[in-house]
Amino acid sequence: MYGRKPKYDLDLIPGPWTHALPFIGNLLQFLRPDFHRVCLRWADKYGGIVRIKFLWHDGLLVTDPPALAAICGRGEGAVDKAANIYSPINQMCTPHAYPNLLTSLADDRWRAVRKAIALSFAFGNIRKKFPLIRDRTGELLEWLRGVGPLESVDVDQAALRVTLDVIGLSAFGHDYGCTRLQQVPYNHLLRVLPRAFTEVMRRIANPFRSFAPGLVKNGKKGLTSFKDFQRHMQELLGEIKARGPPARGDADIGAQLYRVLEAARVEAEEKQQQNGKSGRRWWWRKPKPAITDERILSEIGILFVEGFETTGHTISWTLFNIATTPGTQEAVAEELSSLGLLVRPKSEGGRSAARQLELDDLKRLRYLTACVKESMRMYPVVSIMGRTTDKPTRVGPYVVPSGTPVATALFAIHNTIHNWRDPMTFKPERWLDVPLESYVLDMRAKEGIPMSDGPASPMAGEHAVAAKNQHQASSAAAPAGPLESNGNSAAAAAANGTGTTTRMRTTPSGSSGSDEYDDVNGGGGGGVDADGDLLGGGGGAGRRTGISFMPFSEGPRSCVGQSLAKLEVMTVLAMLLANFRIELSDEMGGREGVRQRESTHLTLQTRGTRGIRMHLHPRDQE
Ligand code: HEM
Repeated sequence: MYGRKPKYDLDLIPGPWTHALPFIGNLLQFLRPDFHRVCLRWADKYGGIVRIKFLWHDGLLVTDPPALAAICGRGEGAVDKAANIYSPINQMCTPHAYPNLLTSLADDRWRAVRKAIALSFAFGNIRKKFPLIRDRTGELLEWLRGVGPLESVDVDQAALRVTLDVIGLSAFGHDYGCTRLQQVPYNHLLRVLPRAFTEVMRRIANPFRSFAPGLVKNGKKGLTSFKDFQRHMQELLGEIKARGPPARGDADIGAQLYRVLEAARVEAEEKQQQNGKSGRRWWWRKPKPAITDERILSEIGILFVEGFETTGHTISWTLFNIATTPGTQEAVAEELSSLGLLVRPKSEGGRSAARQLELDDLKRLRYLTACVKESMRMYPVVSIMGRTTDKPTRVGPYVVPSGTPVATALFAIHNTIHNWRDPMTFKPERWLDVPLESYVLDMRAKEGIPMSDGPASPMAGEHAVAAKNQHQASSAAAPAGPLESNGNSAAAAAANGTGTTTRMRTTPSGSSGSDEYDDVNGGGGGGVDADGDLLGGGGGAGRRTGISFMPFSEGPRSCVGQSLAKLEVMTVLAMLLANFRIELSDEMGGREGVRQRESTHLTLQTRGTRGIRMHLHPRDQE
């Protein structure tokens, strides 16, 4: 055992590590474009906590609801971000790879920026963006009408045009004019972003790529895409600074980032003055502000990375599901019609027979919301998230060493047979009695899935006992970590039947009053006053007992921009489906054809340049 890193309970965890290849481990499976489906197969086969090998490193893949609640929460089992895995995103955003909201550990800088940005995404501020979203969607619809039903349109690209315009204008007051462009120039951000994302993915798969881009295939091209992206972000930073101090009521992202930058500058100046007064040596050396221009550049970058593709692909996956599930489009149309929003055939008044969509309509679109949630369950665009333990940590019944990467695989969490009944079928009905604002849930009881406190592994019982024996045998060799020192061994907890999490059933606030499942009402908004009534967000979540659905993640690191995302997704879908009947183009090869081209490419999308092509039939011409 001399020199061997203590493995705690790692050897007891089932998973593909048992047949991993020497040196590369399970790497080949990681490199597949449909890696999200590989994770799902592992979750179905091995259960809620799976051990994998990435090169020679051990890692976990977690889909077990109670374990996820602990990992994403604030308590003892919480696990922070895997900063090194996310580092190619930093390289994309700034020349010196400064971290940002998404990629940084939860340190003081992250807290300062998160707090400032959360205010921008408070629903009170975001609701002001509704007219902008409606206008840009209106422009897109005009463009689509011009294309006509005979030609197929990539609805994914179409949606991305709206989302880029919306983040540019709503956050930074910059108009990228995407919904008006006929031809998109090569260096337009709409084309630069996907190129830069490709390079990020290549660097995540091959970390050596960043050290010598000139020596690897397409390395220089990738580097150029990063530089192009940074140029765009520099331009925005220049504009924010040129505008100077923002007006009092301005809580938009640009304004908030300006305030963060200023606060850090003032703090540094004060520190310098104090140094001078206290006669400290080197007092004339200016202390560096904790947050600099480059950090802000990285923050601007991440808001585009997160705000652009995620929302666009969510729109197109929902359209795909609606178009390919018999009866769904008709049900959406009926709902829109009941609110007077559906465009009629010319003989019945055409477009003028439908009224304009208003913000308040969105909370009345229950069936469409159910379609969005079911789509986000089947196709969570952020399909996997990475964290790393910074101390020996209990994950389910197992204690794993410090430095263990823990992947919370959203696609697998949302589709595994251990968490869902009939997961491969698109069923909006699952969501009809779920409160509109709930985007974090433990749906197992509602789905009729047995609720266990341990991992949903077929071998869980066996492992709990084995874990206890092994743990007792190995604890002498292992250094005393915080978990051992207080005798709080996970293996012991599992063995004495207490499991991993104390289940505390809660009745969903604002729900139909059912106590059948735990409503762990939406993360987002960073604890600020997001309007739970309409599109969700809301903060202040209590202690979670289990999570089987969380497309925006959960806890302190949940999506800060979810209020904007929900508003955009619902507005674009409602307007598009009110104006067009959609039909998946034959060239896509049906559901199976699209499924074959699924790709986890930073976000879950389709491989190649075809996207998701559809024929859009204007309802007034039917
Ligand atoms: C449907 C659209 C969206 C989905 C599904 C989504 C999902 C997520 C998820 C799952 C995370 C956690 C990622 C991780 O831990 O690796 C996240 C984080 C984040 N999202 Fe979103 N997102 C969406 C839209 C947006 C928008 C519109 C913005 C802003 C413009 C945004 C900004 C962010 C940021 C800044 C973070 C990092 C938060 C932190 O760690 O403090 N997202 N998002």
